[in-house]
Amino acid sequence: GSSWSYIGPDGERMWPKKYPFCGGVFQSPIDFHNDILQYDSTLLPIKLEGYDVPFTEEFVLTNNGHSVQMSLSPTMSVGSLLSKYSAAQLHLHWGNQKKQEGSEHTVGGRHFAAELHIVHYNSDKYPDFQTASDKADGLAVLAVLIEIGSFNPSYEKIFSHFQEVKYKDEKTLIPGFNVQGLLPDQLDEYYRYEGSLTTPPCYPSVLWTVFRKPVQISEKQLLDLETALYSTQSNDPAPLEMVNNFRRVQEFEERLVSVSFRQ
Ligand SMILES: NS(=O)(=O)c1cc(-c2ccccc2)cc(-c2ccccc2)c1
Ligand SMILES: [Zn+2]
Repeated sequence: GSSWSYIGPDGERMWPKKYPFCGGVFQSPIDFHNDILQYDSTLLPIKLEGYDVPFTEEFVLTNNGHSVQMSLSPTMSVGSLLSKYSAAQLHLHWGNQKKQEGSEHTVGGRHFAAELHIVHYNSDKYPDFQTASDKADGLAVLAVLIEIGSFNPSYEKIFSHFQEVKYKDEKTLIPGFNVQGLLPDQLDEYYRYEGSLTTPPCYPSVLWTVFRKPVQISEKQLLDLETALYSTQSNDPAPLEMVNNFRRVQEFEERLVSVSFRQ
């Protein structure tokens, strides 16, 4: 919850003053457009291990003032990368009910409605995600682009708890469920590049995997996401809605994004 925001005097243009990496190299998110994409036949389908978490286990859902995040169990991991990356947490980025374009990554200059990030850390090399978070090979984030369409029962397992975490620092418990249900059914088609945390401290420590295929949630589910949460604590006399919590796309010069698919 430290002193940064997406709007006003602590907004993203000011981030580099307190968080120097935010003005540095390899910053995320970026726009995916044809002339920076390069097919890479060595990119394997993403393998998920331990994502089907039994309902006897519990996830902690927290309003951290910038997003809504769900802690994940370290038995969840991503295979098919050079090291084993164990899950730390997931969270979302979104717009507002008047401008439903809150994804962080864009495709051909177009925003999707929202974006899910599942953050993993290199558990082969580092004891926990805090230690890993500023190391070049420390983090791997799986990103899912979200568009409006049919109702999504997997996202509803999280969204149905929003009323319990309306305000900053509120937490609630969610029974385990198959987190793979939050991802598209095609894990073999994705964009891959080396980037950064999209929030302060913006460490250039993230191997990004952005799935090509978006998932769908209903108009009502998106409205819940855009209207249920506040960035401020429950007793704050000046409540602030948690909206537009996405960073603008960053300059991406002289670099290419690898893609696992041919156009
Ligand atoms: N958007 S992101 O994926 O780059 C991201 C990663 C992590 C993160 C999580 C675990 C380990 C290390 C880094 C935390 C945030 C975050 C979002 C809202 C408020 C504060 C922090 C965001
Ligand atoms: Zn994120």
